Amino acid sequence: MHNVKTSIRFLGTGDSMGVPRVYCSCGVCSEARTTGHNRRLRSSILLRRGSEELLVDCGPDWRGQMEARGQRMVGNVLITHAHFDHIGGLPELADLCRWTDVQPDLYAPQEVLAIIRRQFPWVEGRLRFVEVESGMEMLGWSVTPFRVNHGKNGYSYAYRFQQGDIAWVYCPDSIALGEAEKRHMQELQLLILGTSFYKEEAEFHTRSVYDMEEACELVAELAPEETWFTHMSHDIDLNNLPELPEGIRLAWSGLELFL
Ligand SMILES: O=c1ccn([C@@H]2O[C@H](COP(=O)(O)O)[C@@H](O)[C@H]2O)c(=O)[nH]1
Repeated sequence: MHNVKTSIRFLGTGDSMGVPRVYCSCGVCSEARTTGHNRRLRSSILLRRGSEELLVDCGPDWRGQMEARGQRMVGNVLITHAHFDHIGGLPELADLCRWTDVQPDLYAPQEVLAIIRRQFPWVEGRLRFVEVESGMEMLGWSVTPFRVNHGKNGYSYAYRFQQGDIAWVYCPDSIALGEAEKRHMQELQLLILGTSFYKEEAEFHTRSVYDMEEACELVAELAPEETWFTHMSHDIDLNNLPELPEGIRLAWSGLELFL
């Protein structure tokens, strides 16, 4: 298994409302309803290595994401935080487990599992809840959770995946990270970072996610080899890409990276 690559597939790259936003008729939302380049389901990635699989986040678009891939089951599941756009698909996954009699592991830090228990008490039992406080081995990677600032929405978690001297981080929902958080994001081959708007004008205390300008500053500081932005709102038009520094690109559903 030593040289087996891990596939990282984006199942969704949208912000909490997805694109199109139901209430909105802006150019990007209208395009998303037609040709669909900008159609973005709620953010989630699917990792695969050999026969093992790990879904990272299971939002309300999970069912459609599985159908779009013709996929009938997922392996285990890892959750970044217990906000609806990241866990809204868990009840449907639990129903699937009931009917197929499979019981995947659901990994998350204890405080995240506690909220999931409160929101969806019937899910435990169908999925095996496993606390990941200090880290664990998954798909041949050492996975370390670290708590990240989520602004007005509290805290989320990001995950650092390490295999020898190869490392990457998935951090879909964060803002204004401090030094302690950034220490987990050093010497990366790959950074997947959530950014909702290009330039968010709302007052800082009302915000919860990096905008692209701020995210570019963070990336310049961390200097990963490669960066992909995800968790993008209807402010971002994939048909009219913003100018971004070399090495930073915008992800789309179906994009597959290999590490
Ligand atoms: O306690 C909470 C607060 C918010 N939510 C949901 O989370 C997202 C917020 O999205 P951002 O990524 O911060 O933009 C939104 O869907 C809220 O409804 C929650 O579930 N629990």
